[in-house]
Order: sequence, then structure tokens, then C-alpha cells
Amino acid sequence: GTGLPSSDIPLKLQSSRVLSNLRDKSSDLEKYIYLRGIAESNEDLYFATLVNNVEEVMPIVYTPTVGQACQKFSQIYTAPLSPSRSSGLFVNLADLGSVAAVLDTYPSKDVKCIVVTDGERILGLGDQGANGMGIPIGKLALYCACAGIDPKTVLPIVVDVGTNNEDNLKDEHYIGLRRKRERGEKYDQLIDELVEAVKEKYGESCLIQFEDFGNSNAFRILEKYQETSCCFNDDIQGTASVVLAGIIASKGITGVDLKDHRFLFLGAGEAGVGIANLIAYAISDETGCSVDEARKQIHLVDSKGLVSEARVKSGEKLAHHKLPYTHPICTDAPTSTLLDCVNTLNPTALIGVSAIPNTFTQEVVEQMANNHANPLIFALSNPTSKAECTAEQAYNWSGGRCVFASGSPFAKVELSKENIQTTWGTKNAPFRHRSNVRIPGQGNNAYVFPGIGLGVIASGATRVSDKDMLIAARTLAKECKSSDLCNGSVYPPLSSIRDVSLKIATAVAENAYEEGTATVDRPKNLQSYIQSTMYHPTGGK
Ligand SMILES: O=C([O-])CC(=O)C(=O)O
Ligand SMILES: [Mg+2]
Repeated sequence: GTGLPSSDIPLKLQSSRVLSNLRDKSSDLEKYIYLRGIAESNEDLYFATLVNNVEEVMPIVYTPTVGQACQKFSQIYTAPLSPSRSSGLFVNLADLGSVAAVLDTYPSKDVKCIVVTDGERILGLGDQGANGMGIPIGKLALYCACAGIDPKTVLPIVVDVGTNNEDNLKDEHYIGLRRKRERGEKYDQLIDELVEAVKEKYGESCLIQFEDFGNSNAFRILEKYQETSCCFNDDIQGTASVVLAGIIASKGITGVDLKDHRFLFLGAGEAGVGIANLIAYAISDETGCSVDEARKQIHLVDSKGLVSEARVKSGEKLAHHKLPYTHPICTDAPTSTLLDCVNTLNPTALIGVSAIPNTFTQEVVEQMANNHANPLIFALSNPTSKAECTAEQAYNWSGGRCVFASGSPFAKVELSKENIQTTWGTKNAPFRHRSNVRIPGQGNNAYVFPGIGLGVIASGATRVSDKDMLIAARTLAKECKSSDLCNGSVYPPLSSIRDVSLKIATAVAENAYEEGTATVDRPKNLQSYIQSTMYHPTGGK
């Protein structure tokens, strides 16, 4: 005998047992902890549960609950005796000079996909130090569940260079280095050694996803490695791709083309500048104008107000990544608050990437709805507690007319009949919306990074480009159907994510063959080949 119970319970039935246990838990964090335990003991069961119930389980293993899990990570950590697939790998400052040896401690040798963070900007929650490990683990779970990347080939990494989070430093349970963040040369050396060791050990086409670094490192690291290594930054590029997709798809509701929008961003960090850059690239690609010309219809607001030429002229030293958006504006136009900026600049789309809740106030949303029949209101900051406004607020304050998307999931909203205005859609829009129900789309990079990864891995691509992000956005936008638009969503349902990922992967792989970065011979039928590489949880049967 095997020593195991005699009844052979099919994976499907085991998974329904997990789901009912999950529903019995009294908090999301408890659900998270329960699922981590299953991931550690039975990987196929964990993925079967996630794959077959994405809409219900994803918010537990990923955003928003993963944010809470990171905040409590040291508390819930059950120290394994050695690094494991489900608990990830910690590379810390003392490993400088021997990073390759640390990679050797990881059980999987055939690694194809890495998510790495230094924990400085975990979602909109700021510096979580080594506790940020929840993020690479969660992102990689989505690679496997949403795009069928083989769990045996993924590697979650935290580069631990200290933390400036005082609560962590004081917490006796804190698992990370108990020191302030390294900001000097050693930081760069550690990242460099890691990237080189990865290439050496796993090959030039092992994908590295940089995740949740602080602004001061994220842009630098991306610029340094994107031309020479197979990598991308999810917060700058992945977020941009998913948001661009939502904007393109929103035309089905608003009748407004991407090129005819005026964009106002609250937040000028990785997400803000990443989205703005990709929008400008997309407009330039469509119309033939220069990227700089396209940038003129995009304005950013940061913690000090509107990013503008006047601020540069007054001697302020703006971060490098904001400089392309320092447009000249009439100096007596009021721009000191977001509402002022809405009035002065008359944007058609308001994009929240500020990590500050309640910043899309009733006045701001009402003004957007006064100015435009169907303004775009995207409250993208994560987790839910950081969203600029809620779905309910955006719909109610705009008479149900705005196109809303958020980074974290919001439930469907039923508007009261007296609060709904019927001017949904314009004469250019293909249909009119009459119902009082809105199902907000989740404009989260989870729609694109798994598919991009699958395409890169299947083709053996050695680079990831901005063009890949544009291609992924256009592919995703096509997957948003009139059945989604008529509920107000500019994204397809999450339940179709594996199919969406396969289509994104095929388009991204196609681009790798065109750009000459693919290293796997081109199969005759690319899509069916990629599909044949996808992992399905089968319980070993
Ligand atoms: O993790 C997410 O839900 C999206 C993301 O990358 C972030 O907010 O940093
Ligand atoms: Mg992130």
C-alpha cells in the first residue's frame, strides 16, 4: 500500500472541498494562509482551485489580499528548512559575490520565469522590506494559473537590502535585514550580480520581471537592462499595457478614439509615467505623429501639483521620468488642485495612480461628467484601500455615465433608477446602455503579464520590448466583447483569462520572431504550439 487513505479522490472533488473550506474562513487573510498551506503541500490542488475559480480565488492569492499578507508576512511566515518553490528565495546584501551559490539552493534548476522585488513599493503600501515576498509569490502563481507556465520553472525572489519601514525594524518577528536601505554602489552591484547569475545559470531567455521597486530604482534598472536582458518592469510596462487596452476598448462605449482623448493623471510615478509613455507611443504608431507630439495631450499631477514647464523654470529639479510631460501652460490658469486641473485642462480621461484614497472626490467626478457624456474614470491604485474612489462613487456621481476601471476588484453596482442618466454612448458608439447595472472591469496588469510571459517563454525570446506591450494591449482590447461593454466593463471576464493569455502570448511570440529575438524554431501553427506547452493541474494523473 501507499500508506495514503484508500479512497482515490479526483482532483476536482478535492478542489471543491478546498473551496468550501475557504468559504468557511472568517477573514481574507485566513483564506490566504489556508491556501499557502495547500500550495506548499499539494501544488496541483492549489492550482486546480485557482484555475477553476479565478474570479473568487484570485483576490485572495493576489490583489487585494496579498497586500495585507505582505504587511503580516513575518507574522505568518513558517520558516522552511531550505528555499522552496512556494516560499521563494531571499538574496541579501551579504550575498554580494556569491549570488550564484544562493540560486543553487533553489530546488528547481530549469528556471524560466523570475519575479523579483526589493520590497520598497509594495502595491500602494510603500516599503515592506523582505515582507514584500508575498508579491513575487502571488505574481508567479498567476503566471502558472492564468497562462499555464509550469510551476516547476518559476522563481520568486526578494532582494533584501534593508528597509526604511520603522514598524518592520522594530518587529521582533521581522524576517528581513534589520538595517536601513542600502542606496549606494552595493545595491547596484547586487542587482547586477543577480541579473548576470540568472543569465549564466538559466540562459539568455530566462524572463526577469522587476516588480514593486521604488521610483528611484525602478526606472534606472529598467533602462539599464531592457536592451541587454530578457526583462521588463510590470509596474511601468505591464500596467501601461492593461490600461491602454481598457482605453482602446472604451471606444465601444464612448465612441472616442484613443487619439482624441485628453488625459489627466493623478500620480507621476512608475504607473503614471509608464501608462503615459505607452499611450503616446500608441498614438504615434496610429497617426504617424511623433511621440513628443502625442505627449502634449497628456498631463500629470504629482504631489506638488501639475507637472509643467513653469516648475522647471522656477528651478525645481523634477525627476527625470517626469520631464517629457513638463508642458507649457498659461501661468494664470488655476492648477493647484485636481479640480482646478480638470477645469483648466478639460480631460476626457482621469487616471488615478497616486496611492491616495478619496482623491477623486464628488466634485471632481461631477465636473468630469458635466464636461463629457462618458468620461473615463480609472481609479487604479492598489489595494482597494488606496483606490482614488470606489466603483459605486464613480457611477453614482456621474449618473452612471462614466467608464470606470480599477486596479483592485470592485463588485457590480446597481444604480437606483432615479440616479441613472440615459445618455450612455454617443452617436458614434455602437450601442446604447440602458440597464442600471454596472460591472466594473479590473484594469490590473494580471490581464497581461502572464500572457506576455507565456509568449516570451514559448518563443525563447531574449528581449521584451515596448512593442510587446502595445501588441498585448491591442490583443486584450479585442478580447473585450459587446457583452462586456454593455455592462460597462472595458475588460473581458477574468474567467476567460487563460484564453486571453494564449492570444496575448501568440501575438507576443509572433513579434519575437519578427524582431529576431526568438530562439525556439518557429512552429508551423504558433498558437496551437503555445497551447500545447501550457501547464494544466492534473494531480499527477
Ligand atoms: O499587483 C497588482 O495588483 C498590480 C501591481 O503591480 C501593483 O499595484 O503594484
Ligand atoms: Mg506591482
